[in-house]
Amino acid sequence: MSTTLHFCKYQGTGNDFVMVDDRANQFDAADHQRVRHLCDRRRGIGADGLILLRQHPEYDFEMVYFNADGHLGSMCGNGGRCTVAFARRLGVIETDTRFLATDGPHEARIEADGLVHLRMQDVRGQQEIDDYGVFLDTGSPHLVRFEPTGILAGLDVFAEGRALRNGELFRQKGTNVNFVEAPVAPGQPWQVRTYERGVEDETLSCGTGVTAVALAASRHGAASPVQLRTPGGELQVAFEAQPDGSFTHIYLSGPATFVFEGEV
Ligand SMILES: N[C@@H](CCC[C@H](N)C(=O)O)C(=O)O
Repeated sequence: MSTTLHFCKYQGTGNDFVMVDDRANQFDAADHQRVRHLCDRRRGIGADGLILLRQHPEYDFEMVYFNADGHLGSMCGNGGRCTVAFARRLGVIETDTRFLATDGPHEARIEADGLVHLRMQDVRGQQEIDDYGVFLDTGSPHLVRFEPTGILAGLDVFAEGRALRNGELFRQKGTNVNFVEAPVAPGQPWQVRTYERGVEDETLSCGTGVTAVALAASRHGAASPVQLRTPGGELQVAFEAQPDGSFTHIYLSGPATFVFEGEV
């Protein structure tokens, strides 16, 4: 029998999360069915994922991320930004923080206007895969596909993303799939739509996804900082490209918004 759960709902450029203050370590992380139910948009609260904020002896907090399918997920960039805002609301941090996530330590800063700058883990490189696109891991696995100008808005991201995510190449571990359109004029943003593993649908944005897109776009003329537009809003990714093909000093910046709090 589950106890009453107090939660906060947050969203980062439309990627939305149930946030739980689990500093008392009470939430059963093995209860996949409960996480799935809480994320269900008809029978539960509704979200792309659920995030536990837990105590950690060496960091300000630990972030534990679950995809909407109820299973532990890999790093969530938008969720990381929302967790920083949640930690600020709880009084766990002031403005600067160093926290632990599933892919290791992250530094972040939250501005007075709520904008969050999240440092991502370094990325070793990227792999061009004929007929598929570019594959890289920014804390979560991402396939990046550069599409011709003008087709992104009409693309069936659900069908095309699902086919690639479950196809022969990625079936075993899955991948997130990002469909990208380059800017049509200088100063315009790169446009991105993402099919997300573990949500198994298009989300309004994906933080590790736009990070992967910005790094892959650096081979198509994109210079740091890269502005990216998703159906859920605009994000910025700054980075340093190293001579060996790796990327360091990667920062994902964007809003993280409190939506409501409640009990269930
Ligand atoms: N929405 C997240 C990505 C969360 C993990 C992803 N669904 C996966 O399973 O790889 C983000 O903002 O990065």
